[in-house]
Amino acid sequence: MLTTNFLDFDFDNPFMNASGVHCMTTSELDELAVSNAGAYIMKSATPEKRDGNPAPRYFDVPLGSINSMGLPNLGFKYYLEYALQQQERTERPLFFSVAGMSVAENIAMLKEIEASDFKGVTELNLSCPNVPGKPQVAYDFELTDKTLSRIFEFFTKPLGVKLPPYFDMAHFDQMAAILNKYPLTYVNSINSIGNGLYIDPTSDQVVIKPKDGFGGIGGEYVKPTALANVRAFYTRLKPEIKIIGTGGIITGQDAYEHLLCGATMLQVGTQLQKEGPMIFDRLQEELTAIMKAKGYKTIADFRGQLKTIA
Ligand SMILES: O=C1NC(=O)NC(C(=O)O)N1
Repeated sequence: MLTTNFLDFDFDNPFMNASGVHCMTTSELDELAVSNAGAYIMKSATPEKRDGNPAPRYFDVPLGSINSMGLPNLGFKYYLEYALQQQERTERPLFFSVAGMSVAENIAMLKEIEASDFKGVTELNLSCPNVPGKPQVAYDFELTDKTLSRIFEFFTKPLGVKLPPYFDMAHFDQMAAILNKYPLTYVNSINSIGNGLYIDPTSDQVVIKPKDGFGGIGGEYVKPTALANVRAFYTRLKPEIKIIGTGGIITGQDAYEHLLCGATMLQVGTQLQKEGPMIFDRLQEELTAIMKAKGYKTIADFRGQLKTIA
């Protein structure tokens, strides 16, 4: 019912974690490996281990979450080792995520992945909004273009890009024109909406320490923006570039809407953080019920079939 073909591989279901959530350590990753997620992805790696920003740096709020983690991670080698051993142990597809602080760092990590026995998919995170002083790469169209052209001079394994939300039709057009130049496997929209601000109603105080409380927003707040970005890229990108939909997936209905916009795989961040890996069971039950009620047997029956008003 929910099997999804992506990269010539049949995933049991389209659900996976969003990078950054429940995927920093091997024990968290092992929990995802035995959950009912269709696939799973590791925390974005930088060449060396990073402590990230000072805590408090993540906060759940009624309508979502705010975070300014600052790319804390255990370093590229840690994740490469885990990925190499996992692909011998389990069929469950494991995605690598890299987030270099520069083009050179991204090139270096991707060269190591290319040279390694890693057989899975790599996600290039061009959209972390939380490293002080580092603008989100994918808001710089020239830098994004240059980065991708340098990567595809040598990288032959499956590569996707994690994008920030865009809010302007001209930006959708410009970004799609750049992305269509490259043999990308997928585009993942969206990362958190950068640099939001949440105020604790009882203390007149922000709730996270870094950047005076400014952080990436996730959860229910971001679904309309996430759906728009999924739809905008689905309608602009060449069909061989698939879309992973991320942002505001809390129920099966939210998942259904991302699929209706054209998503192939679905990533869950904030709600996974709140609910834990059992969420994948609930989302599959809810999505299956919706499909049954509408008479759909497979996701392909309705993927991308969003109706507009004539
Ligand atoms: O790409 C990212 N998006 C986020 O919202 N937070 C993390 C982080 O801060 O590490 N990275």
